[in-house]
Amino acid sequence: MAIAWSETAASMEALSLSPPMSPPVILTQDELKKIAAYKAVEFVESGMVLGLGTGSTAKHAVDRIGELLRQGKLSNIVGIPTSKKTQEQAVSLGIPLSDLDNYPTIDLAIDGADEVDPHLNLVKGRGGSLLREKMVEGACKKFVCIVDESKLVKHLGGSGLALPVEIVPFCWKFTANKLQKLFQGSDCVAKLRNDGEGKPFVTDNGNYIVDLYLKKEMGDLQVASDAILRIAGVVEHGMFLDMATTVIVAGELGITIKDK
Ligand SMILES: O=C[C@H](O)[C@H](O)[C@H](O)COP(=O)(O)O
Repeated sequence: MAIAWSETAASMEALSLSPPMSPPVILTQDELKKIAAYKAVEFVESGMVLGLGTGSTAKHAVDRIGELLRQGKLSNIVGIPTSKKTQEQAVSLGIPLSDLDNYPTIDLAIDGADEVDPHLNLVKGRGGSLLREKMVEGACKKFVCIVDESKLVKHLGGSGLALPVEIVPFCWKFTANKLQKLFQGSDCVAKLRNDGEGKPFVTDNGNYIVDLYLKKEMGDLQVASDAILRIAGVVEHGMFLDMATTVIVAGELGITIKDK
């Protein structure tokens, strides 16, 4: 379902962004992320158990939920964070938190993605949060993915960007080599911390992330997924297949809502 620019303009107004006087204004990527996030939060109802996503797009959704709680427009929300970073953000906003042990079924999760294909399959995890995200979003009745239009791809892994894979630190190079051999010609590079010291990035779960750069399309995604997970040492990968129930895309021409 595409929402005309006029409705997007209304969304922009709600975000105190000046609506276009004539042709659409050029929005920054972050403004588009915010529009998609705010649209997704319209699905949130009082009393819900919410999966709180991670990343710059999901951050806007969590901020919005906190704002609506403060305004009294939402109540009795329980948040299940998908990362320590989101947990800290939610605590600062006063969003009550719990976990999957206490809430094994979640009403709604809102989270971003790195890639979205036409079948609503996703690549996630370029920020290192894929494992907890996949656990939380796999426990949801509804998973609304929020992206700006730059995330849309024809084929997962086809953007030349990485497919993140979470692996155990023990003999990680051995595991990385196994992954590389799985996909002919691919490169497998350890994700490093962004402090410039060249040390491996460590996930919230104490594992490493290797970025798998594919030289060609993966073909059958489920076959590729199963093959990756069969490698001992692999914990999880960033393909979220058949998990998103709705994808909200914010673009220069407006908002598009794609349902499964
Ligand atoms: O590990 C990170 C998560 O999967 C993010 O949801 C994903 O990378 C998208 O992040 P952003 O909204 O910042 O583009």
